[in-house]
Amino acid sequence: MEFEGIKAEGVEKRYGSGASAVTVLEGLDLEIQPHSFVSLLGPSGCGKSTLLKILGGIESASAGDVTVNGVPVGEAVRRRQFGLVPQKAALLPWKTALENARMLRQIATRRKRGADIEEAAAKALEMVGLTEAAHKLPHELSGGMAQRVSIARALALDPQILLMDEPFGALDAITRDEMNLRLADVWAETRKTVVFVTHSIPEAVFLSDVIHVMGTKPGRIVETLEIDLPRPRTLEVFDTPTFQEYAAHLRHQLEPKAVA
Ligand SMILES: Nc1ncnc2c1ncn2[C@@H]1O[C@H](COP(=O)(O)OP(=O)(O)OP(=O)(O)O)[C@@H](O)[C@H]1O
Repeated sequence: MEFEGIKAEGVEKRYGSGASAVTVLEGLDLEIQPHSFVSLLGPSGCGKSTLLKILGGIESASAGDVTVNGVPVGEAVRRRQFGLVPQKAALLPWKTALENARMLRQIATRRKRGADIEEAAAKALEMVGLTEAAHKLPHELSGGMAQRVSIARALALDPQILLMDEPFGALDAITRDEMNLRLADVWAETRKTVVFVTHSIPEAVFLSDVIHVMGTKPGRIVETLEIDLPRPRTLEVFDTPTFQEYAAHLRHQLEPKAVA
């Protein structure tokens, strides 16, 4: 039977050509199970964002194949199976939170109005806890709230797969903890397949079923680690020995190795 989920085989990505060519990803194989929460964890510049874009059909690989539920990734894009949450929320400043939350679905369906659009946007805002801020403009929102609108905007598309490119990287530690709790709840409610880019070890352990650890030069998967912590996870999980063992192991994996 065809693998249900995201499968990458022999993915390679080069930028430029000739003497100035740079290989960013090489020999990369990956399987992501449907309905799982999967993180791509690695140091800055190892190619996490590039891989995320390739998995979501935003960029093409120089070599190799990506399939989603057994079809080529380009076909999955046409079937609107992806929702993207970028690093920066990039909300339209003259539109309210609710109008921003509607926007991608309006573009995808090429309709301005419709009961499904209203319902999906309202439900998505509710899921991220922003019903009461629905009529606020972006400048009236905190950084964390703006990121939640960005998540709602992708959720309103009701995609099978959510691609999240380090969405909480710019937030302070306390807001980031809150956002991680909120995201874990949203995931438990929707059971979307989530591919989440981060370079935070605690964030990856807290959220994930599986962490793919990436190495650099060229970017590749160096370890795939299953996180066997019970759900629902609360912030207390950070203090458990199992959590700390996972974190210590990952820290060791990601330590810059001494060059002889
Ligand atoms: N369009 C491009 N042209 C040339 N090089 C690129 C391009 N996009 C990315 N790169 C290079 O590819 C490498 C991987 O970049 P990428 O953004 O995927 O890494 P990352 O792991 O997501 O980094 P960060 O955590 O800092 O966001 C970097 O060395 C980057 O300079």
